[in-house]
Amino acid sequence: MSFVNIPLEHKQAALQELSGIKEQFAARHWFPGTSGNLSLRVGDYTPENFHFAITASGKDKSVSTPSDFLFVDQDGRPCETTGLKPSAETLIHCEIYRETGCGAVFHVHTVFNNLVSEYFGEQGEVPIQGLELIKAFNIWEENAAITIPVLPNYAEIPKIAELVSGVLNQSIPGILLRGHGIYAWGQNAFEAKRHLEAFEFIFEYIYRDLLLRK
Ligand SMILES: CSC[C@@H](O)[C@@H](O)C(=O)COP(=O)(O)O
Ligand SMILES: [Zn+2]
Repeated sequence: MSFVNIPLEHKQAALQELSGIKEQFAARHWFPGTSGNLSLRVGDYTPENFHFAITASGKDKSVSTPSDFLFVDQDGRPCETTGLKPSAETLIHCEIYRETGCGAVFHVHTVFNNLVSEYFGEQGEVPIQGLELIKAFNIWEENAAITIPVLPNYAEIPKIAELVSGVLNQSIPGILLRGHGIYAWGQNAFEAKRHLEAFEFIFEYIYRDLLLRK
């Protein structure tokens, strides 16, 4: 275990922000059956040596308790004395932080992201064109066409984590896991939340659009 002294005020600020977001997402029923995980980078550390707060594994994310989060290092190892286990999917967060230098990573399972990831699973990407909401990703070009990558949902998380760098597109702040959920990220919690909300809007739109065309 690699212990570090993250300044208390940084830890408290991170926990307060993450708890607030967890509550908001829970109110939208975005954590069914203990699914989902959230993380937020803490402090002003180098890209090679960073730490982040992450949800503890297997918790009911619709309630708030003192043991909801713990702090881990860039390899996902707890960096403080704790009986808590980091999210089973911590390695995916590590990989996204490493690849993008982002400040927050949010993962949720929803019916719409599961349906869309399955529908486009073989194709390996979800195509989108002409939707206003991609401006939430800072894409301003008129009628822009983008794709959201879809990775297979292997049982071994390291196997998924090692595929992240191969599909990650620096201008699209999200990756779907097939039949599982979405990972969305941003420079900070505000941006990651904006991205996640835009993705979820887009997935619901795609689902309803496919139904309408049948
Ligand atoms: C209980 S189903 C969801 C889990 O298998 C997993 O995908 C998930 O998102 C939550 O895992 P966790 O270890 O609590 O972060
Ligand atoms: Zn998950």
